[in-house]
Parts: sequence; structure tokens; C-alpha cells
Amino acid sequence: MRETTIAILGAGAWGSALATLASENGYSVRLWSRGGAKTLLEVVEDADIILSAISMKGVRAVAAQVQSLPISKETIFVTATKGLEPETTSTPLQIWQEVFPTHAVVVLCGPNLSKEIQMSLPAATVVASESAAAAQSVQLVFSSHRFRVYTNSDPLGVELGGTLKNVIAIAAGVCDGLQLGTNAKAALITRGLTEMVRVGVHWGAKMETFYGLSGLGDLLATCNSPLSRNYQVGYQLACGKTLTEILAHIEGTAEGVNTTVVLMQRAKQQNISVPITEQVYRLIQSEVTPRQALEELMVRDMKPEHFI
Ligand SMILES: NC(=O)C1=CN([C@@H]2O[C@H](COP(=O)(O)OP(=O)(O)OC[C@H]3O[C@@H](n4cnc5c(N)ncnc54)[C@H](O)[C@@H]3O)[C@@H](O)[C@H]2O)C=CC1
Ligand SMILES: O=C(CO)COP(=O)(O)O
Repeated sequence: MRETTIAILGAGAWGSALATLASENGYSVRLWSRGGAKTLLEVVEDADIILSAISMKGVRAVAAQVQSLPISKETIFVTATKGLEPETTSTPLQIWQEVFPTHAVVVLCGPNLSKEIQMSLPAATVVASESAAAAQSVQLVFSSHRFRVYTNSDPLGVELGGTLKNVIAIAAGVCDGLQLGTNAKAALITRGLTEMVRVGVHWGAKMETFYGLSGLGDLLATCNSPLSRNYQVGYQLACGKTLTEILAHIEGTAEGVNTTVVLMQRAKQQNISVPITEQVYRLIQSEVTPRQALEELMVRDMKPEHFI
């Protein structure tokens, strides 16, 4: 039997970590990055699985390039990007589904700081798809004694968990940078999760998905780790650096900055209450200082503790 071939698009921190996991499991892995030695055709040709770990800003263009190449009907697409497209507010899943409507698309998302995974520390993730068989195939590729992979049937919910938590991770970085304490951080994460649920359910995801690994799990990982680029953005803003300075020095992609802008725009249009996102938005637009953003959140109208 021919061996299963995995094409990984995007040789950044996350694409490389996922390539390591699949290689260690004995799969044949081909890695593509723009400017790399291999052409896109060489990498995707005859691939059983094509996984994208491209930053949000490159997803649509790369998907269009792949569309122009000969791809087998059976090929499974996997998306590991966490972001929202500014022009359409689409998620990466929606873009891949739009470009490849007859293929199975799987979302891979969870509390997966790539540096820890490259250090071989144990972690768990979720692979979600409308096709249970496709999700199981991807589960097999990445599962190992150090990487536990669960399947899930709510791909949009799994993806939105990983995407929306980046906004809250920026706020958590601000909270730590201002040294607001453990009570404040717990309140922020808990109310942040409610905000994620409110948005996600409005956009068609299942509520319970946000209490799983890709929602609460990833929220906890990124809000509590200096390894998170989004957390670093908030932390350094609280320490007085400008967003331009921070983004110029950060290693890799902090998707939460762009996600905040797109989320704010769509929440406004749809009249969804997103108070934490609104303060992160005003902060990155330099409309408020970190202290003012905190003040604005604390003096909001009194209300019951709603969970959605
Ligand atoms: N690093 C991590 O711990 C994790 C990252 N992610 C997500 O994975 C995605 C990638 O993150 P990283 O690998 O950390 O970022 P990175 O900045 O290290 O790598 C991004 C990759 O995308 C490529 N890329 C960017 N724009 C492109 C374009 N216009 N055309 C073609 N390729 C383009 C870059 O060349 C690079 O290979 C992000 O959406 C991130 O949120 C998800 C889970 C964990
Ligand atoms: O999504 C991540 C871990 O699951 C990585 O977080 P950052 O993109 O904030 O580094």
C-alpha cells in the first residue's frame, strides 16, 4: 500500500511543530513555505492530507493557488490557522470550504503553544469536521504518547474557540502587565469566555464546544503563558510600549490584533455585546490607555451574571 503523504503549507512555528508530530509518527511529510525550495505543486501533488498553518493574511491567496493545481477528490484539507479575514469576516474553515466545496475540511485547534510541543512536552488538541471519517484520519496522523487528539463534530465552534480567545489573551496580558492580581485575571478569563460563547453561538457554533479544549483550554493556555504572542502584545502595551514597537519585535504572528478589529466590526453590525473586545479594540487604536480600559470595564452598568 502507498504510504500516507501529508503536505504542510506554512513553515512557521506551528506548521513546523505539526510537521514534526506527523514525521515522528512515520508519515511522509512535505513542508511548503513561500520562498522555500519546493514548489507548491511538488508539495501538494498526490498528498492525502493538505494542512494549512499559514497566517490569516495569506490563507485566501494560498487556497486560490492550491485550487489551480491538480488535487485528488479524496484529499482532506486541514486548517490550523486562528483568525478572521478582514474583507469578508470569514474564518479559515469557511475560506477552505468555499474554495474546495466537495472536499472534507478539518479544523485542528487546541491549547498548543508550539514552543512547548517542539520541546516534546505533552499536549492535547481537537480535530473537528462535518466528516467524522476525515476527522478520524487526521486524528490518526497526529496522535501519539505525547499528543492526545480528540475528534469533534462542530468545526466552526472549535475554530472560533481558538480564534476568539486571542482577543482575551491580549486583555490577559494587559491584566498581568498592570499587576492587577489573580482575582482580576480570573474575572477577566471567566467573563471573556462568556463573551466568546455569546459571539460563537450567534455565529452558528455550539455552546458546549467553548467549554472544551479549543475554547476554555486554549483560553487558559494563552492567557497564562508568556510564550503566547497575543498575551505578549497586551503585556507589553501595559508596560508602555507602542503597538508598532511590539509588532516589530514579536516572533511570528499575533493574530489577535487583526481579529479584534474584525470582531469589533462584525459585533457592532450584529449588535452583539462584546465589552472586553471593545476595550482591547480601543487600546490597540490608542483611544484609551491600559488603565482607562480597565476603568471603563469596572464602571459598566450593574447587571445579573448572564452566561451568554
Ligand atoms: N505558534 C503557535 O503556537 C500556534 C499558532 N497557531 C496559528 O497558526 C497560524 C500560524 O502561526 P505561526 O506558525 O505561529 O506563525 P509564523 O509567523 O511563525 O508562520 C506563519 C507562516 O505563514 C506564512 N505566510 C504568512 N503570510 C503569507 C502569505 N501571504 N502567503 C503565503 N504564506 C504566508 C509565513 O511564511 C509562515 O510560513 C496563526 O494563525 C496562529 O494563530 C495555532 C496554534 C498554535
Ligand atoms: O494559539 C496558540 C496556542 O494554542 C498560540 O498563541 P499565540 O498565537 O498567542 O502565540
